[in-house]
Amino acid sequence: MASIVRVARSSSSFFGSRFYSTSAGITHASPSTPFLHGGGIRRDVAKDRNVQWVFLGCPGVGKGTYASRLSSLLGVPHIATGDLVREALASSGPLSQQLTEIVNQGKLVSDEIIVDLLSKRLEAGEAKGESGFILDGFPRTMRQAEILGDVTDIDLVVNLKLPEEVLVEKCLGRRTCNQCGKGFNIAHINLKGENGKPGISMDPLLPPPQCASKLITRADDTEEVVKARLRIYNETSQPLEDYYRSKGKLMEFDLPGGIPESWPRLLEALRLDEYEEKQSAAA
Ligand SMILES: Nc1ncnc2c1ncn2[C@@H]1O[C@H](COP(=O)(O)OP(=O)(O)O)[C@@H](O)[C@H]1O
Repeated sequence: MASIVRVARSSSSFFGSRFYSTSAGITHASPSTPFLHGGGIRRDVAKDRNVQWVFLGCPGVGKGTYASRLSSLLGVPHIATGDLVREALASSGPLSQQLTEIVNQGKLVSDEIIVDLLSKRLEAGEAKGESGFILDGFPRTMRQAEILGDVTDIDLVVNLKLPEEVLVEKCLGRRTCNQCGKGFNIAHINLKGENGKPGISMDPLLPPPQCASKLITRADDTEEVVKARLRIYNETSQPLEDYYRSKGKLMEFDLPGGIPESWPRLLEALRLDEYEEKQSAAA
């Protein structure tokens, strides 16, 4: 599989020498590539590389969960800029101090810092032979989308959606095992349908006994900070959605419930259901 960044270096001022543009021409996908069939979405990608997808969606919607599952299925890295920020926070140094205040207020990190963190991550992946990516949490601003568009081709942008009431509860219920790194959610969601909108129920995703005593909560998952993050997300997301919609790359997906209901429907929407069945049978 060709590398993500097989190709001519771009002189983008932010990505500098670490992020490159693809020189591969856009061609029709091979018919054996299941997620490239049908739909109104532009799904033709350069033949010689893996998928380059973006996941958009409010804090708490489950971008990380679904992006991570798809990355395992498709064999591409799941790159969450929130994780890159948390790694930078955990390291000692001036960047960590600078980021702590921003993140703890639910604000966005500057485009320059985030692009620098992402380009370093992509470069490290390239050195390990990674190909393709599913980006989660990037781009968050039009500037980031433009930089990304200048340096590489995005095949598909999946916009996950849930009602706002559910998002706050889901963020407050998020837990991570500090040993194995797996994510769980202790929230019981039961939103009644009204005004023609269907109700949503989600069972908690509880940890196995070995993780139960090692759960940690993200410092920015407090009610006040979650609400600030949602407000900032809502203010910045519309132009991004419009931008990708105008390019024919946006796939809107209303999550019907928790993982058991949503995962098969998402695979169907991505035309990946048969592919997943074959992969599971082969495993
Ligand atoms: N693309 C980005 N641009 C600016 N800041 C970002 C970006 N991605 C992550 N961050 C920072 O990291 C924090 C955590 O991000 P993330 O884990 O994606 O959380 P969530 O989507 O739940 O708000 C954000 O609140 C923001 O401060």
